[in-house]
Amino acid sequence: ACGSGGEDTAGGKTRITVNCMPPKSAKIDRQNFEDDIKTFEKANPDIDVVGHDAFPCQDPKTFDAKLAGGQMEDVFYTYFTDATHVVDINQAADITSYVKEMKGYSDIQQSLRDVYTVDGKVYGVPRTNYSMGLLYNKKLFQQAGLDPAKPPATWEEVRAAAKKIAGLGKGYVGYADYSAQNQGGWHFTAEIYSQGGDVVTADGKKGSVDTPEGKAVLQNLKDMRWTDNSMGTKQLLILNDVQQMMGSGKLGMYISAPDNVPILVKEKGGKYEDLALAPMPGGKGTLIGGDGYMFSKKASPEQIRAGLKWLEFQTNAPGTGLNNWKRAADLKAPVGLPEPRLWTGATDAKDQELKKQYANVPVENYQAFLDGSQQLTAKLEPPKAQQIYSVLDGAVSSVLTKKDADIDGLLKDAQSKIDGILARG
Ligand SMILES: OC[C@H]1O[C@H](O[C@H]2O[C@H](CO)[C@@H](O)[C@H](O)[C@H]2O)[C@H](O)[C@@H](O)[C@@H]1O
Repeated sequence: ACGSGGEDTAGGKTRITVNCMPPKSAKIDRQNFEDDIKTFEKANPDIDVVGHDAFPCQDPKTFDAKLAGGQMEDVFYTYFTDATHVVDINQAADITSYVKEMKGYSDIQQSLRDVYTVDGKVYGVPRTNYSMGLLYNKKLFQQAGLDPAKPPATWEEVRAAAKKIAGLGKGYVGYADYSAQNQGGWHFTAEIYSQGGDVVTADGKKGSVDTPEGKAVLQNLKDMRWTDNSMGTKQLLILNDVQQMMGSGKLGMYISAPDNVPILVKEKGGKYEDLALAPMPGGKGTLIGGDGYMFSKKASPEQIRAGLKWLEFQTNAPGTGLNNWKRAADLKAPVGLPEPRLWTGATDAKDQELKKQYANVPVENYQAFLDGSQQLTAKLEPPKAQQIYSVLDGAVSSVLTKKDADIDGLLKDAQSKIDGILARG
């Protein structure tokens, strides 16, 4: 069923509301979701799945209020960064005893299961994961006299390549970065990880951005923006702006997860053959993130069981739902991207095999990312991530909008604010 909601039971069936159903504008994804509900309900006649659409799936501005007001769906979408917070504010059902019945749960990578495990109790199931890399336009590399087969491996090389691409003429931007809506802080974190730094100390108690690595991140951005003029003049960019720039073919590089590639092609005018992924420059680390589903603390045991069955089918098994690569290929949706890569062992092998069988994107464009990322330390996002990102937005946006930004002062200030956030517990 789609769109309605209400009671826990419907004509003797267990009813569950589930959010993050694709909006009608995403035609193929929406149709697939609706078809998945039909297929699932046919196989499970005692369950009624009610999809609620939303784009984006999680809106940080309304998320807490929706939870506190009891409006959240029975099975609800979260970023990895939300999991601990939802548990802290006592809005999540403990599903520890139920996930034992979920086929495939134990095949999910342990580090991803850990994201939804708080004090030994399980509160959610990971749906997708990602790691960051450097997304670049091969065509622009060629035009700028750069070798598309040798993408930048260090931040110095990123800077040099960005300068050449911006030199192609008016309107060309070498490197772009976010600096608003917490996204600047998210990318700062990915950039500091890439150089071996962190935004919080190992014990999670203090900020650690006022460091040589933090300084290197801001100095590099400042140099590209003001000395080389390779970052364009428009700043305070967010996801959609940068994707638009990349899709239009005028941007050389930005840091991104692989899941941006289909967005660039399907929605922003980009071409698969031009878009390639390299590992994060810097050679030390890469930020990993993702999303998953949690369960309302008001959900009944029957609803939790039904919800887990739905997830088992729609998000958490190779070959069905989101991972039905044959259906995707038949519908000319992209197959063959390097991530998500949720599972280990035989389940991972099965998913990889299916992806390979139905691949319809130039997988060679992502090989460098696949090979290189294995050499990097994969680091999850920090505790209190969204609050920390909001602070770091301030430092990144200052550097990109003020020629005389004082990097040392910005980092000192950010560090003390992060200390405050962490001290509040
Ligand atoms: O492309 C990777 C993912 O990017 C988005 O999620 C992330 O965005 C946030 C910035 O607002 C960040 O704070 C969060 O922790 C990230 O996971 C996007 O919404 C995802 O769909 C996408 O997989």
